[in-house]
Amino acid sequence: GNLWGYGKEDGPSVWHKNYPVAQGDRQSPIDIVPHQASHDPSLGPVVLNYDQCTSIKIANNGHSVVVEFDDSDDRSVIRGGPLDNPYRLKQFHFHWGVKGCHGSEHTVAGNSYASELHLVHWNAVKYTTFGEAATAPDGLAVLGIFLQHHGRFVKAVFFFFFFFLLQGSAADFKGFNPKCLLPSSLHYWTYLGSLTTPPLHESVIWIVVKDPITVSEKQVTCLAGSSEPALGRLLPASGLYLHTFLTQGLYTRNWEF
Ligand SMILES: C[C@H](CNC(=O)c1ccc(S(N)(=O)=O)cc1)Cn1ccc2ccccc21
Ligand SMILES: [Zn+2]
Repeated sequence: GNLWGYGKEDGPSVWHKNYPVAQGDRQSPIDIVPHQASHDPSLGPVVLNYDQCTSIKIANNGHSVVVEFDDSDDRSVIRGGPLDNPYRLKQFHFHWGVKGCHGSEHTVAGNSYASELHLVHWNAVKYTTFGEAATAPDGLAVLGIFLQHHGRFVKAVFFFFFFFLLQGSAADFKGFNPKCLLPSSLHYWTYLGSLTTPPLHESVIWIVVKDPITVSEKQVTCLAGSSEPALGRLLPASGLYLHTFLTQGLYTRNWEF
């Protein structure tokens, strides 16, 4: 929409005019300075259980490509780590820069990555809707995963996803399970922050995985493989032939970070 964007007139430096919380005291993203992070021995591993995850659709909301999930029950949840309850997977989306190499939102000791994947979950134990949770201090948990420098191939797929999906459109995107994009990293940083885009609600428990993943062609075709009908429909029109292979039989497991 034209409420906000990333341009000079509507970008982050002026968001505070419509969203005063932008000047709040738990705003995201932040620069993560590893040697200033304190170790909390009471923090256990983060566990993702996405084995029954049901993606519904993929859409371009004008700011990112978002894959929505059916969050009507606890089929796909994140738990453990800093979380007191299981949080339900609602959607995931990416942030990447126009320059292609410095698109991540969080930075690590001032360094940025090519892009950043956000898996957005909400506390369905304490709140009845995502919208309600999105305004509560412990309402959301977002798992942030850094993606390394892409090859041209992966960048092309991202951009075709983004540009081919006309703004406001949505396409079926069933049967996609983000586990094939996840690292098997055991380490994360966590802090209390906010949505990184308006309305910037200070409602996010951030869990940022330390080790970036290099999105390989294999993973991208995995993305296509597991949802070939949907992605297949999206891509040929853009002339990008994506060699896909089915990722049937992928075992399911709890992802421990
Ligand atoms: C806040 C919501 C719109 N924003 C987000 O959902 C959101 C999620 C994650 C991030 S990030 N980049 O920090 O991970 C940023 C924004 C609007 N909204 C209000 C009620 C509501 C109900 C269903 C769907 C959307 C709804
Ligand atoms: Zn995000």
